[in-house]
Amino acid sequence: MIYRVYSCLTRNRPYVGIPIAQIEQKGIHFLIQLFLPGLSWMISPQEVLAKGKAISKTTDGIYQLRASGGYKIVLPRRYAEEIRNNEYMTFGGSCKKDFHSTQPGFEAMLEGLREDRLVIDAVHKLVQNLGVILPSMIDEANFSITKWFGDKEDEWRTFKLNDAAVDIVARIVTRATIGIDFARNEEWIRISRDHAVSTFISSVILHQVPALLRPVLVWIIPECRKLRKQVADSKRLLAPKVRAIEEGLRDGRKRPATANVFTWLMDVAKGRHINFVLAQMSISEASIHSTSEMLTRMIIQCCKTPELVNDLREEIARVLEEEGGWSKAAPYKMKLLDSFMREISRHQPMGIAGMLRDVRRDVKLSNGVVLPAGGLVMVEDDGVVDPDVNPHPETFDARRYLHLRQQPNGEARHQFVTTSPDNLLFGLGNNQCPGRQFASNEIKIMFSFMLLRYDWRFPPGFVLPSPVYFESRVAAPITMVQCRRRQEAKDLLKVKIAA
Ligand code: HEM
Repeated sequence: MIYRVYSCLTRNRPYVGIPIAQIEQKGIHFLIQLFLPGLSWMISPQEVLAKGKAISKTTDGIYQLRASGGYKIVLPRRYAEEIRNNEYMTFGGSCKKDFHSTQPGFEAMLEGLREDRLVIDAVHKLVQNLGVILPSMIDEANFSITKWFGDKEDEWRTFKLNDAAVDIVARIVTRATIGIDFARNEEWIRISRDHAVSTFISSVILHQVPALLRPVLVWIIPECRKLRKQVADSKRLLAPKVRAIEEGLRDGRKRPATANVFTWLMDVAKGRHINFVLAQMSISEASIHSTSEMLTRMIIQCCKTPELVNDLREEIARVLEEEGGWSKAAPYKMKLLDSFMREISRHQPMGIAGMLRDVRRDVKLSNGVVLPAGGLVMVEDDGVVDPDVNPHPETFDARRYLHLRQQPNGEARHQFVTTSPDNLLFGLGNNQCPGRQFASNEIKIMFSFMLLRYDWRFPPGFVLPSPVYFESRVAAPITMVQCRRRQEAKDLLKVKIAA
């Protein structure tokens, strides 16, 4: 009864005719679940999925579960291809619902989800400019990695890995998209790091309160207030830059020749309205934590399996030597590193399900099941553990994709940035991640610096905590590592950047 009332108030009702995967929680979790009905999906998603598979025999493997933002229909992976380009199913629509994007404070999220896809076009432009921005990305990696990990040899230093990774990524993204002044502006970097986290926390909190009260409570809840302050502070910080651009546009002055987010937005806008601040914030929001999470896992893996480190170092050093430094082709030629990255995304997937989609009008699947208009859908990301797709899926094999790339037709199919129903790290189809090539290059640059310049290990006696599940899976934020500056035979990272 209480639950029915709650469902009505929060407007979170299950879909008719689709079985619901529910887990009985006990003890303290039982009590928490009364206030947080999506708890099981947050903390034990694999159990929920196993339950879903078990109860969906009569619905061709389709079921629903209660996520923090409401009920979601889960499709088996075989439907990924069928829905990938369906024009009535959008990623943006699902984010709008998940993240309350119409409430004050969520403007950056809303900007990235605009129907006219301006920000996505700007991200494509960023990727086309990868060769141009490479030198500044490398310079920023050098600066921020030295800042965090130091330059003194023979001394082990201890860090919370996630803090360092998020900060380094935020600086490189800012350097690539705005410039050195903002990459070194501590206030801007702090906001860039924090905004995505505040957005996530605020949306989870708001989902737990009745829909009618949200427009009022959004002004009171401390995390939501933080969110609005971050937007206001970003506007204040970027105002002089934006004013100069807008005045220039009004006076018909020649557009600045610099490659940055402002010029990319102007290049792709073609009459669409540009909000420079929100567009930049939404790019930071999409890119920082996903990329830093990959970097974090890669360093953890190096601490877990140090025998891999020399081979990775050798490949990076060889490629940089052959290329005479960081050329545009260098990241592509680091194929063992690429395989290592893809294997990490397979062995420790971030999402348990991917391809989140909002259904705009009824969609009938090939099996006759109708996905109802207004519904939220996602696809199981279990190809990564399917032994028919990945033999011995429990084994971490850094060379798995290196070998597969060498098979006939394997080159394009097994790269880190390749999208496929068998690994939904970057989604699939119309809404697959447009920034993945940028992320891949950025990760390779950061990791090369970190591996060639430093040795890595867990602090003596440290026990690696299990990953944390919170709708997706992240390395435990309390993970500590130690690093020590190495003596390189030759500082390949400092050699002249080849064009
Ligand atoms: C390792 C890092 C990253 C991961 C794991 C990641 C993952 C994803 C995923 C899963 C999606 C949804 C795809 C779908 O449902 O089909 C997505 C969308 C998106 N990503 Fe990424 N991403 C990463 C880095 C980036 C970067 C660096 C940028 C920008 C520079 C970016 C910009 C976007 C945008 C704008 C979308 C929305 C696409 C749309 O609505 O059509 N991402 N990303």
